[in-house]
Formats: sequence, structure tokens, C-alpha cells
Amino acid sequence: DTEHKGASHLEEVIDWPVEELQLGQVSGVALDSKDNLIIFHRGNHVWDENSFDRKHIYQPQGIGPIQQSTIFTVDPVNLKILNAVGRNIFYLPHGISTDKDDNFWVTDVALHQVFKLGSKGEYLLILGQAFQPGSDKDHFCQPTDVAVDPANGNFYVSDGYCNSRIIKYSPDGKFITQWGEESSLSRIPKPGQFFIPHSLVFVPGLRQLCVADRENGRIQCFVAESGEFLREIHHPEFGGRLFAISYTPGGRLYAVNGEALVGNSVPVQGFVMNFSTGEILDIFKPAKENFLMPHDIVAADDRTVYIGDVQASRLRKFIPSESKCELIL
Ligand SMILES: O=C(N[C@@H](O)C(=O)O)c1ccccc1
Repeated sequence: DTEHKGASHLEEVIDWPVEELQLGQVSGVALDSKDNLIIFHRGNHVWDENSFDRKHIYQPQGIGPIQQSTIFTVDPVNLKILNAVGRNIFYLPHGISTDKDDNFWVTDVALHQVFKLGSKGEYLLILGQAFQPGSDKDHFCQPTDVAVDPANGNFYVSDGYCNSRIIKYSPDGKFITQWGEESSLSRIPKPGQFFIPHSLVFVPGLRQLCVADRENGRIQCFVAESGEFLREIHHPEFGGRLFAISYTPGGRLYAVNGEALVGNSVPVQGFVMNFSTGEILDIFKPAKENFLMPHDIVAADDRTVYIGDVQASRLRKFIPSESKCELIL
């Protein structure tokens, strides 16, 4: 009964020629102002246990930056490449977002830097010091994502694997404020504490910033203006790790979780939630295989969903089942 809108179920589009893109580890996905799909991938570089020393210094600097284009803009239906940029810049791509002018905002966890690139890949802003981790105003430590406020151009950085903070900047990259602190491993994590702030969404209507608090397996939402904690969204179905989130103006919040590192395993899957109530509307997974490490998610207004799996070096597309055959009941 398609009348009950919330009841629709997302199913994977299986005849989607994604192999032809020859993607490496897919770390980030985004949409541009025309709902073209943006893919951020690592080409022939991989993040594995030898990539960093215990001071978070990227080890294989000598191999140089990825020579392939790391940022593809593709037609979401036939995967035709419309734009390919980001060659000879990045070592370990991580998060990608776009703004209303179709600029690319990306993070690189090896460089510990945040970049604003124009649609031709030209440098418009670079924050952080190449290969130098840190936690002051001029350094990040494996920054994970960026979100831009469309109303005023302020932007937010989730920093990162080896920091536990959100930093707010003016449009030209001036530090405005920051919030967040490390979770105490022993006790229940408090509001405003993070254990890998991993993915960001800006919710324009409500002027909120929400964070996928990855290893705490939860979403935290804050007042964008001040960083004041507003609420947490958590479901047992998330298991212990929540990797990425995406918001659509229809008021839906999308998420992907990760496999449990300890304890009994949980299904790795996608979630569709009602943003204001937090309730789960749908749970979805690939048609045949399992997700390995769904690392980023982006949803379009028409409820098409794209997921980048960084371990499977795969990109997957999902559409609401009723859109497969319009049932007029
Ligand atoms: O989580 C990891 N990576 C992903 O987030 C990613 O961005 O690739 C990771 C953890 C341990 C060792 C190596 C990689």
C-alpha cells in the first residue's frame, strides 16, 4: 500500500555499471546542485594498519599523491563521467561535501588538511599543515568531514580520528568556535563527547549540525550557532558503530552503521529515519552481498540513496521499491 508514505522500502539497483569507473577505496559520496553523484576515492592508495605511526604521522609519504582523478562527478543513471578532478593532490581521501556553488569540500586524513576546491579542482582554501597532526587552531588530526551552512557560507569540520571536536569557520576560513571532547572510555559517553566524529550533516531549516559519533554508535545534534547540545539519536539496531549520515529537506535522516568490533555481530545496514522524531522508517541492505564497511552515504530529495563502501571499494545505489513499478492502488 504505497499510500502510507513511510512504508516504502529501499532496494538496491543491481544493473548499475559501477565497475567501469575502476574506483579504489570509496571514502566519500555527495551530490551537486543538479543531483549528479560526486565520488571521492583513493585510486591505488589504501588505508591499512601500516599507514600511520602511533603519532598519527602518515608513513608512505614517499609514494607521492594519488595520480588518478580522485573526485568524479557522474550521471547517476548511466554513470557517465561528467567531470574528473583531484589528481596529484591527495594521499588518503576521506570526506567530501558540496556547497550551493558546487565547490568541493574535502578532507585528507594523511595530510591532516581540509580543502575547498572549485569545480575544476582549483584550490580555493586549504586549512591545516601538510602531514602535521595537531589539535590547535592551525592543525587537525585525521579530519573526517565538512558541512557548509548554505545561508551564510560558514562551514564545520569534524576533527577527527585523533581529535574529538567540531570546529566552526567563517566562509573565508577564519576560526569562529569549536566544541567537543574525548569520550571517557570507561563511562557512558556524555553529550558533546565524541569517539571519532566521522560524518556531518547541516540541517538548514532547523539550523542544526548533526554528527555521526562513530565509535559511540550514535548521532548527536547541536545548535549550529553555538555548538549547544540539542539531542542524541540512538537505536539498538545501530550496534556499537554509526559511520555516516545524510539529510534530505523532506525531513528524512539516513545513516549506515558498521560491524561490531567486540561482542556479538550486528547486521551492517542502512537506516531511514524521521529526523524530527528520530524513529526508524526503513532498514535496507544490498540485494545479494553484504556491506563490508559502508563508509559514507548521501540521499537525494527523490529518495535515491548512494553508499560508498571503503573496504569493498564499491559504490551502491538504492531506490524506493514502489518506484520500480508505479502501483496505482
Ligand atoms: O577505520 C579505518 N579506516 C576507515 O575509516 C577508512 O576511512 O578507510 C581503519 C581502521 C584501522 C586501520 C586502518 C583503517
